[in-house]
Amino acid sequence: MNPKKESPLKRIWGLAKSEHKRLKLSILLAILGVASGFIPYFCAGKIIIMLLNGTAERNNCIPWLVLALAGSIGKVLLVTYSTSQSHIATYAVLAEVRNKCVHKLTNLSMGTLQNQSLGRWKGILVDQIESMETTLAHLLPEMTSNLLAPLLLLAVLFTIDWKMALISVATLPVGMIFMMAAMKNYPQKYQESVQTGKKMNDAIVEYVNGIEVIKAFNQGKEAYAGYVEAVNANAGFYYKWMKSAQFGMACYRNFSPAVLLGVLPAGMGFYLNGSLSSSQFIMVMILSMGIVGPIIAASNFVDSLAQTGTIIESIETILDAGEQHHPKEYVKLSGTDIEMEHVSFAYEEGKESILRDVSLTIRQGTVNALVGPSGGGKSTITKLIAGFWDTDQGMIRIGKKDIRQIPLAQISEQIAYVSQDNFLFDDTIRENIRMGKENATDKEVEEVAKKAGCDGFIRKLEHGYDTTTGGGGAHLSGGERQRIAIARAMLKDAPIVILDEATAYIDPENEAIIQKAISRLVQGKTLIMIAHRLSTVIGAGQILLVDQGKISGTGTHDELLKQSALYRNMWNAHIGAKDGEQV
Ligand SMILES: Nc1ncnc2c1ncn2[C@@H]1O[C@H](COP(=O)(O)OP(=O)(O)OP(=O)(O)O)[C@@H](O)[C@H]1O
Repeated sequence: MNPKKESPLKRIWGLAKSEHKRLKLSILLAILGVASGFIPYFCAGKIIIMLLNGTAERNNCIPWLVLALAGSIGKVLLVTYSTSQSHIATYAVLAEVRNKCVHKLTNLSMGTLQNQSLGRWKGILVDQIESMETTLAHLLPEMTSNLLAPLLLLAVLFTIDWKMALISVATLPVGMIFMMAAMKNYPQKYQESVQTGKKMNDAIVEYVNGIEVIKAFNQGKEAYAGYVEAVNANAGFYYKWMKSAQFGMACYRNFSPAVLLGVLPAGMGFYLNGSLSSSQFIMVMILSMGIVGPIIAASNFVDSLAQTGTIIESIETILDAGEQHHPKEYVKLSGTDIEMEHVSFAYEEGKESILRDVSLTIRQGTVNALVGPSGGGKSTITKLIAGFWDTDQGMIRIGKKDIRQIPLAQISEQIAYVSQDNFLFDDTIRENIRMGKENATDKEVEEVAKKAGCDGFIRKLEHGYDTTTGGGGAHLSGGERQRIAIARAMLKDAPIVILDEATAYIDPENEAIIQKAISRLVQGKTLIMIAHRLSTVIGAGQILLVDQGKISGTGTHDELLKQSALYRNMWNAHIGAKDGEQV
């Protein structure tokens, strides 16, 4: 929400700071354009008066005709130039706002990012920002000019006859009353429309994301029903809203431009009692017809102005969202020991803690394994160490420094994180690996791929290293994606390596290759690995048993077998010695 409660126009103006000069020029040109559009009306009035006076001769009329033509051409040129300037400014501003939002996203905690659906992020960053185009490019110059220029015309009317000037705009307030009735509850209604639109967005994103599961379980109709429901709800909402506003809007559109309703009888009356000359009457009639058009055009923007208010509010929820408070200046770390002291953590404020009073120490250069029942909090521990979230209570230190004092970029440089979800960007394999080290040469990329055991399969692909991976790496097998993720982590060459279930979904043949890749990746590093299959962690220097958000045991495999009943059960279940019982 926007705590400052500034008007939408002021807020748009604030966002467009870098293009103020160009936008001001565009507004000025637009005002001149609309004013220029009044000239033909004025000339027509003059010619009609001459016709009635009997003074209309070729020489008298030609200057007015030329002036009328110049006014019309001037309007076209000025408005065209104004529009081109406003569009140049608008696209620069939209790019800036998008860049600001995307930059901001990288500084938000994972909590803020994950607490919103993918549909909502897409809705704001793509659709809503795009829809600001109308407001910035058209509303600012056109609305301003369409409001200001009629004031000029009104001033001219006042110089002719002040009573007639007032009467010429008398139908406007009547029309406005109808419009206000139609627009009653507009902000609330628009908010509701955003909500139903968002639900529709979410439904389609979820449907597309889950398409594999939907097909596998033959859930097409059921899953599709959710989307259809959201689409119908959206259409139904608009239908009801438009139906309730239609009468008021129709009255407004018909009443407001009917200036002659007042001007004709009043003008006739004043003419008959001698207080208005025939030439004044003619001029007032003609000029008054020019006033209302621009005002109606300006009022058509009220709708998009209100919409923009809501859009800006959404954008501000991103730009004003709380960032993780880490300094920007790099600090000196002594080694890469990791210490957690009495750490408690909940993913959402006020919700039950996932970690409760966790303390642990991981020494530099050692191999450490986190094991324990599913949902116990192993991944949560590694995510806190990687700085994806900030702790609620307690402290985490890396290299003897509280991680809240370490810049996020520096934490990221210290840690290579290979997660369960080895996300690959829709780019070439080469670039996906190069993400580990921005300035790595092609040779370095290929060498690291060899070490990670992926050079062989990459070269067999049609375009080798230049093969694109498809959104999310969909064109590669799970094992291939994993090896590329390991190559990426190897290239990063960070002193701490976190492997979150890195060998989880791999077949035995691939597992041997991946284990080899991993052992190269972790050579000389501080390693924290999460594994369900205890056989992969037997050799670890320290095994931490995580259960229900606590560390329930620490030691080597042999020590834990002696100390911990839970670990013994897990081990027995693993080797299948205890009736195949799962823990
Ligand atoms: N982003 C999140 N928001 C809310 N709750 C979460 C989030 N991520 C995990 N959790 C919850 O935190 C708890 C611990 O999850 P975590 O992934 O740390 O466990 P784990 O021991 O790694 O489990 P597994 O072995 O199954 O991967 C679970 O109850 C999980 O549902």
